[in-house]
Amino acid sequence: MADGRYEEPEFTSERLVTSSADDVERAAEAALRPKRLEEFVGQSVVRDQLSLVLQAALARGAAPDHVLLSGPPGLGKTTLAMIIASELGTSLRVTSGPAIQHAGDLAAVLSSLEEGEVLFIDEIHRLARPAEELLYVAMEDFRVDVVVGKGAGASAIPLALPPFTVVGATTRAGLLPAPLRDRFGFTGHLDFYDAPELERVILRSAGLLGVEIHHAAAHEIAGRSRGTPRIANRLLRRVRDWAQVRGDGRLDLTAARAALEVYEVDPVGLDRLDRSVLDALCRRFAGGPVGLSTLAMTVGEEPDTVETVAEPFLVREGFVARTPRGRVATAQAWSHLGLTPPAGAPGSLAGTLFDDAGTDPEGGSGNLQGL
Ligand SMILES: Nc1ncnc2c1ncn2[C@@H]1O[C@H](COP(=O)(O)OP(=O)(O)OP(=O)(O)O)[C@@H](O)[C@H]1O
Repeated sequence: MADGRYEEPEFTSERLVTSSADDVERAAEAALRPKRLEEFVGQSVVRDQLSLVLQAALARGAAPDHVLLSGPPGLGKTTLAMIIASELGTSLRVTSGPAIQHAGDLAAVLSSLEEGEVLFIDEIHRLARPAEELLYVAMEDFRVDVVVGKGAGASAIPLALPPFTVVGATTRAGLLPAPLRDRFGFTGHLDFYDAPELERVILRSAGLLGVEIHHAAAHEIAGRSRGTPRIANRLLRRVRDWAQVRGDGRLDLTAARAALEVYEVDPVGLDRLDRSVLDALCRRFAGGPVGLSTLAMTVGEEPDTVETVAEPFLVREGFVARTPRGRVATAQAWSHLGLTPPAGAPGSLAGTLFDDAGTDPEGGSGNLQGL
């Protein structure tokens, strides 16, 4: 840009509203991470409970119990792990389930820990079984058994570890084996954020990015962020780009709306893929039910993409219901697209009623996967 204000956008994710992040995005996020518990927005129950755990440990002068953090991506698990270490005045060592291929890799990490350090294991549900077993012992007895030699002559030499704290993060707490889950003295579950909380995240981040933002713009971005701070921060950066390049640098409501229109994120946070799934369901299949593979073929995507990328949010927000006979559009989907469902369609008043579990009370039972 002639005035030199425009920086190359750092956007690399394929979808603006995905809740996961790649390495480039994580680097951009680093500057926005809260460093202390009091800066961490929302999640008041977990924050309060964690604050007690940490204060008690500090008062005792001992390492706190191991902490398990569960919840969907982008809600702040890594951020909380970093905060735990900084509140304890110690350092954080970071690894992840997929990065530990062999038990020996974990033994090497554990045996290099210093007293009181925090070991963050992201995606802990993806640890290989032998590493998991080694971790039980290390968490419970602060010991690793180092195996020396091979075959019949192999022997295990116990190595004492200094006290430390494991912070495990998982998007799938249900996949953790009970013996591992039981070794965490505190488990915090992170939930999606409400719009006022996301607004606070956005106002805070704008301050850190050194940009002025109107409350109305923060409110608009919050409403499109799918309950996820990571998405809120990403949308904020895109609105900032728009304001710099096409606007007058101000992040007001006009800039927020115009930017998010360019990026095809609609007022409730649906993007092009989400809307094309709804559109196909309503216009092509009269609201369904329709099988996953037919639906995916219609929108030109793989069934797996529709099932794992678009569907979770559409189901969570009540646009789509999964039934034993396939996917159906709800009344909310029709109204979001500005359409009227034909009489008898699932989303119409006279259409099939669904119980709370989203199952058709008159339909058969069955495995919903792959429908
Ligand atoms: N409560 C919060 N207050 C302010 N910012 C937050 C909060 N939670 C998350 N963020 C911001 O959102 C981004 C993503 O958070 P984080 O990396 O901690 O998520 P995560 O749950 O660990 O995701 P993943 O499972 O993908 O690693 C970070 O930039 C972080 O600063």
